[in-house]
Amino acid sequence: MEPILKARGLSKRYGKVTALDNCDFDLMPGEILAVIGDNGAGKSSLIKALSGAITPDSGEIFLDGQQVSFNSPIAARLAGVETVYQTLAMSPALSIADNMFMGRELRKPGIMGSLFRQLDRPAMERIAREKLSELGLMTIQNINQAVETLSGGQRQGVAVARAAAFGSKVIILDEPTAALGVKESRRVLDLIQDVRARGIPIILISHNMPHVFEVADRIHVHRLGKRLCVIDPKDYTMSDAVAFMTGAKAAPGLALA
Ligand SMILES: Nc1ncnc2c1ncn2[C@@H]1O[C@H](COP(=O)(O)OP(=O)(O)OP(=O)(O)O)[C@@H](O)[C@H]1O
Repeated sequence: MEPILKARGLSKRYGKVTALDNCDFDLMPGEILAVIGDNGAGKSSLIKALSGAITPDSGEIFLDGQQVSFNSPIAARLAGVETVYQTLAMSPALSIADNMFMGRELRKPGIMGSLFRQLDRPAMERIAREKLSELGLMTIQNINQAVETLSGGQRQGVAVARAAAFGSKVIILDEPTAALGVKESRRVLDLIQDVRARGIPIILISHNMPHVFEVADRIHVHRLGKRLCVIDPKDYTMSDAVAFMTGAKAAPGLALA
């Protein structure tokens, strides 16, 4: 099986700091791949490079076997690589439906073809309701509710549902449970697994080892800007993973640096 998203030799420097150092990356179809690493290891730089938020100094990225070079997050999104950042990029005063369709609004046919085309609210509301319902998020009753009235977990749910709703090939989740309580984290972890069950592979950046070990199929351990190793969570303990990422223990197949 070929990776759906692959990178070879990604490097990125900020002045004297090397954020990515000849880093390789592989995401297989239908998997949840967690990326773990100590603070400053380069995890954010990796996902920013994969999602067009930064341009790597060197290296190559392939989506579905085709080499790509995203010059913006919008370009990556249009190609099917969606990123849900911790900040969620939503407009709190707008409704759930409006937020789900932000930048992809549906319009009714207008006067003289495309002139004065009004938003097709009923269609947007219906589709938003369907998408949330498909992912088991119908505890959110009112699609016209402002996002600011939702809990943190519900907001995260809407952001993930939005990412999953529009033919994404890959979803990148940046610390999706960091700001959530136990119950809300539970719902978001279930949602992540529902998204995988729908065939969409996920890259999960998280410092939360129990969450990573619960949902990840494989774990990419990142250290000093590089992919150190990729492990199967069934074969290692959380303490092993932390020891690899901090350098306290040699990673499989590698001598201690
Ligand atoms: N815009 C920037 N300008 C200068 N240095 C940067 C910039 N972005 C990242 N860095 C540096 O690059 C290195 C890798 O940072 P990055 O944010 O990718 O790591 P991280 O693994 O995501 O860390 P954390 O877990 O703390 O978020 C760090 O030393 C960081 O200070």
